[in-house]
Amino acid sequence: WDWPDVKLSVLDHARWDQKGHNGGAIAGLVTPCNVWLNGLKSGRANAADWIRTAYHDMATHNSDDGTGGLDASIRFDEELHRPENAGNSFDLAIVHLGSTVNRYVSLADALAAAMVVSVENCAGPEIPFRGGRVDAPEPGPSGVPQPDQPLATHIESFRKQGFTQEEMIGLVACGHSFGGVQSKFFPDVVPELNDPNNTESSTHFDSTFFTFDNKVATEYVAGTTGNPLVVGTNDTFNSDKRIFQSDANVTMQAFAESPDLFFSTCRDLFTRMIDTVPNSVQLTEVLDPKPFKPHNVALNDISEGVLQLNGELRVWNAAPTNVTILVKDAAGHEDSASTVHTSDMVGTSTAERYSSSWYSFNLTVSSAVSMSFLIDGRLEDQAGKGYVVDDSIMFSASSCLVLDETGDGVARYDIAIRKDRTPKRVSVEQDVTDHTGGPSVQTTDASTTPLAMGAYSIWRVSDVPIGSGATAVAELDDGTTIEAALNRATFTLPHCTV
Ligand code: HEM
Repeated sequence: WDWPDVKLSVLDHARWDQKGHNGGAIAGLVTPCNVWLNGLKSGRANAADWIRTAYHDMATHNSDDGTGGLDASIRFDEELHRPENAGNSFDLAIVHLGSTVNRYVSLADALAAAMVVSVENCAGPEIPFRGGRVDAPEPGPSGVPQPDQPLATHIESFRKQGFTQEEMIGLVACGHSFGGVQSKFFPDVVPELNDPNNTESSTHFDSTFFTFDNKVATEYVAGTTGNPLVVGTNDTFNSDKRIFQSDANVTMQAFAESPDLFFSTCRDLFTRMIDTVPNSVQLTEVLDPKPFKPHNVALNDISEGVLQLNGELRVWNAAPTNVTILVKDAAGHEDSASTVHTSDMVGTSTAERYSSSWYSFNLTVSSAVSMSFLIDGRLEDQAGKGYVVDDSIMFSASSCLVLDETGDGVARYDIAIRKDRTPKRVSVEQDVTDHTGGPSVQTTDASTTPLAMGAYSIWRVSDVPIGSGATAVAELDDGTTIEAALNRATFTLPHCTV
């Protein structure tokens, strides 16, 4: 894909910008791997919660008619409170992932990204990530397997989800490499532990319950397993035992003998699991990290005829010494400026297997059509296409906050639209989450008469709620829509003086 595809750019950010400069919210919540809420001694882990949540949400897929799958239908109370979704992993996951969700990253995409990051940050394989999942408008059907069901029911559940019996064994073993069963939600299966280092009384599936490895198989095969769904005293609940031995232990034996096989099988099954979506949903290509990617690029109209272009360039897995930005204007002239990189402008991803270096730029131009970069003397221009910028719509530097003495107030955005465009509606859109935790967009319209200013008209949008970032959008007379490149956060605005 080519920048500035906004959706893929934001999805790439959610997937790859994990820690350090511009890091998102996901990786920090699974680092270290035994962190749960704010503590390390609960016996639980956000990572395990998130993996379980992705599975339970996906488990309502029906491969016979192509409906359901990883579609965040678990956010609806009716589905969330079914006995098959016992426990509180799911509501916690939805709360934790709220800040990752926006119009480009559905809650279902966030659940998938959280699963990917949890697995790889806790010693597991790197799972290819696609975006584009669509959040369901209503709860899905029931169908998540429960531990007291017979083997035949489980085989049928997994078939419906799109997995063979052998794949069922694999997926359960891969998932149950993490976490355990809690007494609070499954008192018939496991006891209260009264252990200050395991305050949630979780009886774990293997001895390395916060690390991805094949111990779930080696301990099972060696007969030393403490997995409560294998060696539980009430055999009715021993679903892992029935599943693992359903092919005479052939799959578990192979996993125990080969950590590599376990690793690659789990990578493939986890990939298929998160890519299980309704037939109507088209996932994006696999999002590999872009070697060079502009980020948070903004044009601001600062005064008549003067535009300010600022943003950052992410360089993946390299740290060049000199990065220069070149900006082409409407007349074909090129301006250049050096970028700033300091030692704190670095990040890491995928359990530190990758690094990122960031270079910030800020220059004034009279118009801007595209950017390119000189990286230690080598031209990077997206294979000749340039990094295209749209200077027909942007925020004006006169955007500001109207606050009262108590600090409460609203934002006032001024949107500059180049005069050769004729908008029929100008508005500010903000990403919010609705009562179910799903993404939603809140729109505030501009006044209908713009103020003229040089080459641009200024459309004023008053009374915008202070909160999440805002995007400026204009619907044009010809039916097309233009959008300012950046989500401009309300809190970065200056106070209004007039
Ligand atoms: C027949 C299929 C399955 C059954 C009956 C089953 C059952 C259970 C039960 C009873 C728990 C305890 C939950 C709690 O105490 O909160 C659990 C936890 C868990 N399950 Fe499964 N499971 C199945 C398949 C899977 C699959 C396919 C995955 C993922 C690929 C998965 C991932 C997890 C994880 C990560 C936990 C730990 C949660 C935590 O520690 O908070 N399970 N499972």
